[in-house]
Amino acid sequence: MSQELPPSLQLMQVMFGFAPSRAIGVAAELGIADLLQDGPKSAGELSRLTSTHERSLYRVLRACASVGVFSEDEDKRFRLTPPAESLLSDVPGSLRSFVTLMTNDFQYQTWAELLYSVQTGEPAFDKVFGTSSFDYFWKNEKAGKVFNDAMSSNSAFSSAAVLEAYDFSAFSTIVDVGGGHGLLLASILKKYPRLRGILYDMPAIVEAAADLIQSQGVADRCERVGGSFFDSVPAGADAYIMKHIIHDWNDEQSLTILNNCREAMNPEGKVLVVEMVLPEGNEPSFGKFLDLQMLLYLRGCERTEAEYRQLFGKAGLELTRILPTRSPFSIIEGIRK
Ligand SMILES: C[S@@+](CC[C@H](N)C(=O)[O-])C[C@H]1O[C@@H](n2cnc3c(N)ncnc32)[C@H](O)[C@@H]1O
Repeated sequence: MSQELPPSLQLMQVMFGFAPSRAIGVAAELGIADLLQDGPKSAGELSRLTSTHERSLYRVLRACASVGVFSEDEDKRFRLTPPAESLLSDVPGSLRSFVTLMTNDFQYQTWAELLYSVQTGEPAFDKVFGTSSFDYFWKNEKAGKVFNDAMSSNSAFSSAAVLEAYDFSAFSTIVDVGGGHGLLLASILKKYPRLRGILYDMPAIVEAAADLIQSQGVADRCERVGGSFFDSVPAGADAYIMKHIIHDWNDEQSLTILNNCREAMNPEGKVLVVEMVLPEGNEPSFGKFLDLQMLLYLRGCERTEAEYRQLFGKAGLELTRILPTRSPFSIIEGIRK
């Protein structure tokens, strides 16, 4: 919060958070950043290109520009700013599909029921949609695409950061547990040509991962195995990496997954959990709001270092180190106790 504003205005500014979020979501949906890639444009030009109402589009872009996403010049033409460049579709680390996920209808409908989650401890998503969020994304093609596209674009950014921060050269086999469409695993296999990988996720997901694995040229070293990590994970590997998995689940569920990894891995094997590690106390952290997303959508949560240490301990693992990356995520490494 800005300390210069009077307290009531500080509260007002924070409380309005949903408004810039939705305005940026509309700009992302309309592909405004892509339209500004070759130079500034007026709201009139942009409204013709996006079939929107000129004055209303102007007001949305002016509001976005007030928080640094696009800027408006003296001729009332909008141009890209560094944060707006993250909304371009085809740049490494593009946030366009992540913004589309975060500002989607189902997101607002779910957040509207935060009080329900606070009163019951249960995911509001299940109340609103009558099913769990993963089930919904697996069965609903349109929402599933929004979710998977966002995970892949987020994964492009976080995978690169993980590869920079961790040395995988000591391993000969690695399992990506809940590896989704396989971008992280494919990136690791590309960098380490002697390494073999197993992509493990629900059967329909690993099925759909074939193209990506093929396109990265690692299909001959990457097995795809379908199944639930609550039942078991493929046995006999040196490393079990889980990116954005453990934060989806409560302690009991997470212990089942971590126990399955400990039982399956080679004696000298390592568990690598890639998640945000929450700072203690009042320190600002985007993770403290991502934590609420976990409360609303699943039974998961973001955790502090002490909480990860305790969770690992209960799963018979010793937390050996936490490696920060240039992304908001850290690599939490564990070995068998
Ligand atoms: C938040 S996504 C993370 C995907 C990937 N690790 C990444 O970082 O992009 C969670 C993944 O867990 C998978 N998943 C959920 N429940 C599962 C289960 N019971 N067994 C195996 N995979 C599961 C989902 O299909 C999804 O791919």
